[in-house]
This record gives sequence, C-alpha cells and structure tokens, in this order.
Amino acid sequence: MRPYVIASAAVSLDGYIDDVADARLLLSDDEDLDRVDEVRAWSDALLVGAGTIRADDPRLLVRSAERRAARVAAGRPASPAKVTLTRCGKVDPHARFFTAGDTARYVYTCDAQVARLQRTLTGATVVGAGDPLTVERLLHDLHERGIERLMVEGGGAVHTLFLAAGVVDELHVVYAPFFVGQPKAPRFVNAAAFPQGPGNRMTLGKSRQIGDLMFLQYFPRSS
Ligand SMILES: Nc1c(N[C@@H]2O[C@H](COP(=O)(O)O)[C@@H](O)[C@H]2O)[nH]c(=O)[nH]c1=O
Repeated sequence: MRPYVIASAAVSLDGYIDDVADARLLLSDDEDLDRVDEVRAWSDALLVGAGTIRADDPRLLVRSAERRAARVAAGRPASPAKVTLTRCGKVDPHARFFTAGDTARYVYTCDAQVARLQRTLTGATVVGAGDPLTVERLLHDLHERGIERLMVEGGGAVHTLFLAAGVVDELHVVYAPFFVGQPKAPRFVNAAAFPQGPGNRMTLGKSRQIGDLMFLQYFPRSS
C-alpha cells in the first residue's frame, strides 16, 4: 500500500523549472499559486527533494488562513507534514523546511546516513529507505505513518524519480508564458527510463487557462 501521489510542477514553455540565477524563479502567478495552495491543503504531506531545499529554502505551508482553519476544523493539522529525501544526507537543519510552521517532518535517506542525520536534525524523524534509497520503500513507510495523500513538488530529480518509478497517480503541470533558454538550468524531468510505447501515454484530465498560463492535469496510465 502507498499514498495517492500528485506530482506538481510549474514549467517554462521550454521545460525549465528554474533559471541559473540564485533567486527562486516564480513561474506561477497569484491565481496559480492559489491553485497550488488548494492541492497543498488537500494533502496529508508535501514532498520536495533535498536539492530543492538547498536551492529554494521553501516553507511548504498552506498559505490561506481559511484553508488552514478548514483543515483544523476537520481534525487535521493546519498544514501537511513535510517530507524530503536525500541520498547524500546534505540537509541544513536551519532551512525553513525545519523551522517554519509546526508540523511533522520526515527525512528519508539511505540506511548508512540515518544515524548521522538523526544527530543533526533533532526536530525531524529520519528514516532509512534502503541502500540505495528506493521510492517504493519511502512511499510504503509514509503510508504506514498515515499519509494517504502526497503532493510531490519537485525538483527535477524527484519528479524524474517518481515518474520513472510509475508511482504518480496524477500529474499537474502549469506552463508559464516564457522561455528560460539556459541549458544549465534545471529541467522538469531529466533523462530517465521513459520507454516509448503505448504505456508511456497519459490521459488528459482537466485543462484550464489561468491568465496567460495553461494548467494541465494528466493521469499516467501505469498507476
Ligand atoms: N517556483 C514555483 C514553485 N516552486 C515550488 O514551490 C516551493 C516553494 O514553496 P513555499 O516556500 O512554501 O512558497 C518550491 O520549493 C518549489 O517546490 N511552485 C509553483 O507551483 N510555482 C512556481 O512558480
């Protein structure tokens, strides 16, 4: 058993999720960020890779006070649990992932790193997910902890890992109306095992214009 997984990404028209500048690139507009916030509020947990924590220092909280109140009224925590994964164990304990909000935090790493990370990340639950770490072990463990709805927010390495493993139940992509055009910038998906063929095709669910952005909901067939 594993959680229902929604993978969510905002990408440029040429497939980039950020540029090479230090500051975070905002691809969404306010209306789109509100759409993302609704998915966050639906979720039991939000997952980003350790690289995204290093690059973006995300808070990963539900932004809307009404949505937080509705969650609390339904007996849920105000914001979802936060989850990250790291093979090498490079995670800064002062990142907002750990300091912002009051919610459970899970750090999945390879078994060899667990003891070391547990010493530095005192406010988080550090879990070994195999050696090497596998996404199946991570999802199984999250489910055992009561996580039934997981939103995966990237970055590219994490999206590639989840999509290639065939564990994404729903894919949300919003296209921002510009190009990045920087070959060294991070992409939505990296080269991975995506075999060509009928099993590779996804089914389009909803599509919605949001100002000059375009939102697409896809259902991968493999799940
Ligand atoms: N830039 C970008 C996204 N970036 C995602 O949002 C995270 C930031 O979360 P927070 O600090 O809570 O606002 C960031 O780490 C990354 O996963 N998401 C989107 O829907 N649209 C965007 O344009």
